[in-house]
Amino acid sequence: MSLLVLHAVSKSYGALKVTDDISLAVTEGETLGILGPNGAGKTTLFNLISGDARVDAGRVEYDGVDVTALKPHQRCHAGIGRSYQVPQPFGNMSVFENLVTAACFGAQEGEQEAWQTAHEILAQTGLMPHANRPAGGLTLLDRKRLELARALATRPKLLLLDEIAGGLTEPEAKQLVEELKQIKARGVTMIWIEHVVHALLSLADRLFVINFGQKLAEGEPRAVMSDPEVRRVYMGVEA
Ligand SMILES: Nc1ncnc2c1ncn2[C@@H]1O[C@H](COP(=O)(O)OP(=O)(O)OP(=O)(O)O)[C@@H](O)[C@H]1O
Repeated sequence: MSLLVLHAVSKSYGALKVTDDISLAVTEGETLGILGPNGAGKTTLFNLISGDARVDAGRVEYDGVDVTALKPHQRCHAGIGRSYQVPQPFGNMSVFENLVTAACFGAQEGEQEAWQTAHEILAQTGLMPHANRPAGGLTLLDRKRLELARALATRPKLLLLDEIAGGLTEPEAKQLVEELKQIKARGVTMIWIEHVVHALLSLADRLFVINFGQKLAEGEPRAVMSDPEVRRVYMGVEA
C-alpha cells in the first residue's frame, strides 16, 4: 500500500517552475532515494510533502488522506517527520531538551513519555554521551545525528532525510548508513535526498531523479544509475 502519493504537484517561485508536474508514490516500508543536480528542486519537493511550502497545483496524499491543505505541524502530527539540509536545532537547549521538545510537540507525547522517547533515541543515535551538552556546540557529525534524532523523536511513519550524509567522512557516513538501516528495519518509510551516492545506494530500494523540477528517471537503483541520460545530467558523463 502507498503511504505517500504525489499527484502532479507543481510549484513556482516567480517565473521559475521549481517543481513541474511531479507524480510519485512511495510504498509503506520502502526507502526511496532522490537524486538530482544542485538546484533541481529536491528540497522544494520535501517542502511540498512536509507542508513547509504549498503546492500551486496537484495534491499530496498521505496514509490515504489528502493533506494538501494541512500545515507542517499537522502533517508532523500525522507522522511525516523530516530533517533539514542545514541542521536546525535549538542551539541553546541541550541535546536531550531538543529531543523532548520534538517528542512533545511533534509526537504530542506527555512529559514522561517524551522523556522516555528522548532516552531511547539518544541510545539509538549514539548521542547519549552528549545528552546534556548545548546543541549549538556539537560537531558536524553530531549535529547531523541530532537532526536525525529530532526527526525520529516526532515518531514518523514517513521520514524525509535531506542530505544527512553531506560533509561526513567516509567512516562517519558508513556509521550513519548503519543507523538508517536499523530505522528501516523497524518499518519506517524513508525518502532520502543525498549526493553521497554510494551511501544512498546501500539503502535505497528505488531511485527518483529530478532535473529542472521534472522527473528524469525512476526505478531500480542500478538501472537508474546506468541510464545514459542520468549519467549525462547528474554525473556529467557524455552518453
Ligand atoms: N523560497 C524560495 N524562493 C525563491 N526561490 C526558491 C525558494 N526555494 C527554492 N528556490 C529556488 O528553487 C530552485 C530549487 O531549489 P531546491 O533547494 O529545491 O533545489 P535542490 O535540488 O534541493 O538543490 P541542492 O542540491 O543544491 O540542495 C533553486 O533555484 C532555488 O534557488
